[in-house]
Amino acid sequence: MLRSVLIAGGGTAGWLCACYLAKTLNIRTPGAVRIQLVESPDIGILGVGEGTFPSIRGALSQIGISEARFIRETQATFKQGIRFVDWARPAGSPGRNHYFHPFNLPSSRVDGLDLVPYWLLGEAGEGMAFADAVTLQAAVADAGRAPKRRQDPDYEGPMNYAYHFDAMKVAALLAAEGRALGVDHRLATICDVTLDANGGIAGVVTREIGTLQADLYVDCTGMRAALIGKALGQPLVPVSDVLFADRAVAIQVPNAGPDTPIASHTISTAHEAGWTWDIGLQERRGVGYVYSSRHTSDDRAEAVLREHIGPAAQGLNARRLPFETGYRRVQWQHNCVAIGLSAGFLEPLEATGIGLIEMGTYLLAHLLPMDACFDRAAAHFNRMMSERYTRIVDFLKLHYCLTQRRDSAFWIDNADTASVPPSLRDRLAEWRQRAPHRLDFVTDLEMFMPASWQFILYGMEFRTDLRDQRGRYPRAEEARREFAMLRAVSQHAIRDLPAHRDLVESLAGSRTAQRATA
Ligand SMILES: Cc1cc2nc3c(=O)[nH]c(=O)nc-3n(C[C@H](O)[C@H](O)[C@H](O)COP(=O)(O)OP(=O)(O)OC[C@H]3O[C@@H](n4cnc5c(N)ncnc54)[C@H](O)[C@@H]3O)c2cc1C
Repeated sequence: MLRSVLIAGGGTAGWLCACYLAKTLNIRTPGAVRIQLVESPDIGILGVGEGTFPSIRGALSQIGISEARFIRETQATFKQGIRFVDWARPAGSPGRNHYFHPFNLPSSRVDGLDLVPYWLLGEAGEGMAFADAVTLQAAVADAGRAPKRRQDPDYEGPMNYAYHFDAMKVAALLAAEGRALGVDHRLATICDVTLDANGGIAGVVTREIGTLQADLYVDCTGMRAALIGKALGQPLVPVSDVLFADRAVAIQVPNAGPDTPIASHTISTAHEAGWTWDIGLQERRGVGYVYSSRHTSDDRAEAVLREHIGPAAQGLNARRLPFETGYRRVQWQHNCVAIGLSAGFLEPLEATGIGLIEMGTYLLAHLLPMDACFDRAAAHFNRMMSERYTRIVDFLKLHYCLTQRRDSAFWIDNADTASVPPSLRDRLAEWRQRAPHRLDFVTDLEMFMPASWQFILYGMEFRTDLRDQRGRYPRAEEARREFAMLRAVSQHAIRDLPAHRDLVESLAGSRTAQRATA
């Protein structure tokens, strides 16, 4: 019988997993599974990770945290997608300099009408960007509007959305919630791990409180991977031949004033050896440069970041963060399962870190064998998680390999087909003649739905040539009407939705609540 779970690590992974398991296993009932979380008082949490994926709403709602509390206690703002700047061509070149990856799917209001081929055939109008043509969300985000109104229920709204937040505050909120749900929180540093006769974990030895034992161990010790890596020897499979970035440098920039508008999307700007994120929170922005140490130096990277931020960066500290890009193919071995950075990390371009934590936690909760015979569940878990990582690698590479930039070795190397996984190369060859389709994907294994692939492909100006197939698409008139309708409806949406800052302040209770209640 499964009687006890020990979670090692108190970062976002540890506490999200603890809260979710506490809730789904209902640990307050007599005879229920006991959950302990042990966290080192000396080793801090990483504390970056400010952008999320819409699935976070489901996780928070399942844990039972109200949306207003979440916004109030974590400095959170709303995220409607990512604006990519200078990815297709270098800054200042003629042509469009940005595109948008929204969370909304392309409109499917007209029965059975797929707008994508009609956009490819030019029916949305000359020069109309893909995301502007097929959803309202790009226009709503560009206009600085929120994705929902004050009166919409928690975690629901007319636009799909996620959040930006202060990662330290999120870990603190989840820790408070976890303790309230009945998780036994221990402060101690694991200095050794003992193994049983089968090669599973027999116990974790701590410096402060002796040995702790459980039926199942969840390794959330971050990049240290103290259990799955160090004790059980599962290797991290590197993907640095595909995704080159291995470092970041970050600066927190205070907002200029209390009325400074807050973007409701992440801004990702390409630079000579990587890209910057720019994330607006309630009182500050988080800005960071993710780069490849094979293509630039740490000092040069910091200089690029400071130049990008401008005078506001003067006198502010920069934090340097090295990381290894890769994942473990075996994330659950015997009675030890890894969740979070201990399982793997892919650069934060599409904010997949916390989404993968949610997925690992969700899978664990639903596969958990109550007879404590873990091998079948472990095999299932490993298959699903490593497939997911593989597909995310392809999706992230898609952002890079379609670039027309040849202004630095970083971009030249990224566009080199030798660095593109064969699985992605094959897909791109097919998509020259037809748009990506739902049937190209096993959606249960994907973090990114077919629409996301379309937003990146066509944002990066990939050409799917349907000109010789025009006869297969006879509904051009209907499609043109729908494109016009979407443009009109987006103007209504901009009028109906509150300004992003107003909604955030109203939910956080920080200032003039009535401004956002319209
Ligand atoms: C530059 C960068 C940007 C990122 N941006 C994003 C983003 O925008 N969106 C996103 O979703 N993700 C992002 N991530 C990933 C995100 O930061 C992580 O997924 C998230 O912070 C989870 O970390 P964690 O809980 O696995 O590990 P950590 O935060 O490192 O926590 C590890 C925990 O383990 C404990 N611990 C370690 N060793 C021991 C030991 N021996 N004994 C006891 N306890 C121990 C520590 O005390 C700590 O509590 C980013 C990562 C990087 C590097």
